[in-house]
Amino acid sequence: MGRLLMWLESLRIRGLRCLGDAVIPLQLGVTVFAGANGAGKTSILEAAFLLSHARSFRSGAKDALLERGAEALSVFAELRHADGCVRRLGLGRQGARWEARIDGEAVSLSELVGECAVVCFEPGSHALIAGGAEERRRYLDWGVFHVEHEFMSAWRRYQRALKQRNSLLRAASAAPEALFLPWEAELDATAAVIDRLRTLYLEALRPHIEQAMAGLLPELGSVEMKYRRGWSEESALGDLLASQRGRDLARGHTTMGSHRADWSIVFEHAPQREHLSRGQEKLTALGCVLAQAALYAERRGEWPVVCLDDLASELDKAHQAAVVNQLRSVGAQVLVTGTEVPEALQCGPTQVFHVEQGRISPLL
Ligand SMILES: Nc1ncnc2c1ncn2[C@@H]1O[C@H](COP(=O)(O)OP(=O)(O)OP(=O)(O)O)[C@@H](O)[C@H]1O
Repeated sequence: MGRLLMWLESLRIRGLRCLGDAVIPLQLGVTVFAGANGAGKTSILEAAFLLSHARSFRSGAKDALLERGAEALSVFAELRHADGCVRRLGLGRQGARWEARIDGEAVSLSELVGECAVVCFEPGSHALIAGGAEERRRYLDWGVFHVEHEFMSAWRRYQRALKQRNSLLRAASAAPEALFLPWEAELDATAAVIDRLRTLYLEALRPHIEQAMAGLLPELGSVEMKYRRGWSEESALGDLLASQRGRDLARGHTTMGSHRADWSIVFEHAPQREHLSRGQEKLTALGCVLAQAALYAERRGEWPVVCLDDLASELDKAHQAAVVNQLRSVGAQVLVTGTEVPEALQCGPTQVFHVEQGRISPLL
């Protein structure tokens, strides 16, 4: 029986930011990428993350990912699953087109994303707690997508119907009611599926969130998760869309539905988000990332790859050690970046690479 985790045996990155052509052989356990600011360390994690999200964790245009002057960008990985099976994953961008491959066969981006799981805690992660709802929906939907197979088709149908209704709302001459009805019925039906799957997911996540927060933020007491589905709990979405159409016409977009859902975490001793320090926000976000990984492992039978970007400047030493030791104990593959090897990692087996101006060389 293999280990209950997936891990990247190698990564090859071409044309991503300052990484012209990098080949990185990886091992199980903890790997640190150390080097000066701007050396390209985060870009390595970004490459791994791209395979499992088809987007970067950094905000900004996708164009910025492409190395200046390069025609194309590509990321290849050999991913070993818990059952021993190795898959060759590829994601490339030529012009504005993204292409995905598994074992040499062209696949859709969602098939690629469904094949591997890479979660990441990075300096922008506190936006999961302090930022807008979009970030939280993305987190939620990535998790739901990986454990509930019905989700993707409902989500796609919902997005299509939303787009259609929004263009009717913005049409130069008023569209007749009959044109709205089929899209509103579709939104009603697919939102019910999305809402049910999101609710189930958050229920399953709850014990993992409680455990993660008890480990990281015991001083804040018990934790509760709140979820708002994006429209009133008392009414069906279809009825609301019909009765509020006038308001939506005035605004030029659909103001309620699954695309307006949100969730939050409330601590017993910090009932409002404003009660959290910046560091506590980061730890809460880290707890969410770890809880999501643990739920993935429970459902799919293998731990995701965990990326910790700039670990030493994000967390104090005690928390760095706690997180890394927990991940070592489950055996997960952990990719860490830092200007130096964090002290918390110096007491266990750690593979180290030095990164300098986009070149990556093994140190230990
Ligand atoms: N599209 C691009 N083409 C070429 N170089 C780029 C592009 N986008 C960013 N860069 C450069 O690539 C490097 C990206 O570095 P990255 O963010 O991975 O560094 P890092 O080692 O994590 O740095 P830090 O320690 O400062 O966070 C920077 O030097 C940046 O100027």
